Amino acid sequence: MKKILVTGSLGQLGKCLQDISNQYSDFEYKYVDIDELDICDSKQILDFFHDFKPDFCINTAAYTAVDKAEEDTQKAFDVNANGAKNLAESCLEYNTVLIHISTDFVFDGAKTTPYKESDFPNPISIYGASKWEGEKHIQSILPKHFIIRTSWLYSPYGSNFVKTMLRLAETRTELSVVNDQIGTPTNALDLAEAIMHMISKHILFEQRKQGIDFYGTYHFSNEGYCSWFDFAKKIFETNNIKINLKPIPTSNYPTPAKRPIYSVLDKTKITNIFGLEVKNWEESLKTH
Ligand SMILES: NC(=O)C1=CN([C@@H]2O[C@H](COP(=O)(O)OP(=O)(O)OC[C@H]3O[C@@H](n4cnc5c(N)ncnc54)[C@H](OP(=O)(O)O)[C@@H]3O)[C@@H](O)[C@H]2O)C=CC1
Ligand SMILES: Cc1cn([C@H]2C[C@H](O)[C@@H](COP(=O)(O)OP(=O)(O)O[C@H]3O[C@@H](C)C(=O)[C@@H](O)[C@H]3O)O2)c(=O)[nH]c1=O
Repeated sequence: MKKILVTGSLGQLGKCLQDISNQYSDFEYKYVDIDELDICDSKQILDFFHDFKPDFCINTAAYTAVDKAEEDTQKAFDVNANGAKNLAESCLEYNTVLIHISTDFVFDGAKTTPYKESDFPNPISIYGASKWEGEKHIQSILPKHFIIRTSWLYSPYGSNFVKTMLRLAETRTELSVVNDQIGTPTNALDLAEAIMHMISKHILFEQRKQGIDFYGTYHFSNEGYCSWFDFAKKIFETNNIKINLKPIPTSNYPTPAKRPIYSVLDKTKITNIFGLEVKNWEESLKTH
């Protein structure tokens, strides 16, 4: 039975992977968060790999506080860059395939058409820069990797924009949300399913000795695009919440971190190679 290690397992994506694991019961899973496996601790990772010897490691562990990262730079780089490096080194030693999650925030947002995997990152925030650094470490250390960039993740777990909007609506009658940053919301459950689909396909590819051609970087989000304002509007509609929602420009909502003005991801590569069907973001929000 193939073994899967999931790091950062108490986060949004880690929890969603646990939620669907019964649909993929022909794997042995180990879910660990920082208290059991700190990805910043290379010795701890090596010991862990020595004992468990995973076939696949899904790294969902990350420092995801985008604004806080601007002053907590060291910590963001420790987790997002060095943590990824440590995992890649252990994966190399134990012949483990690393599935690492990255972000649309590696891009600067200067494009006006969906970002392809071949577009060169140019992060404009510490969080984005630390994630890009992590990607580069993995690319240089470990041939057997999948880096999956995703965007605007939400789920019933952890902290995310959907939960923030619902929480704010409990105490406010009016909210202002930026309408000039364009991207795509992604249901973390859809991403979890895409990852498990990729792992299953990978095993098939390997059996046919086609595995090595498919490693590399992929983009995955839900289909379509919207602004954060459109997203908020849909969240309130879906939950039957009446609130006075105002569209505002980014200049009226100053934040410590800069965010890309446009970060829609092109999913052609992942859909062609892995035969994935991607749900529209509005459709997926309804089933949230
Ligand atoms: N959230 C989003 O909107 C997006 C996320 N991504 C990427 O997707 C991935 C999953 O994100 P998401 O599930 O939202 O992340 P979360 O922040 O929900 O979860 C990350 C988990 O990693 C844990 N963690 C932090 N530091 C370490 C460490 N040193 N060792 C082990 N575990 C650690 C966190 O613990 P604690 O909470 O205690 O810090 C948390 O449980 C990340 O790589 C993220 O960068 C990409 C695009 C969008
Ligand atoms: C709460 C709030 C936010 N905003 C704006 C601020 C920001 O530009 C945008 C999104 O806000 P948030 O801070 O909730 O989301 P943010 O943390 O920027 O989300 C990002 O997280 C990281 C981890 C990623 O990888 C990205 O893909 C993306 O999901 O909405 C408003 O305009 N009004 C509001 O009331």
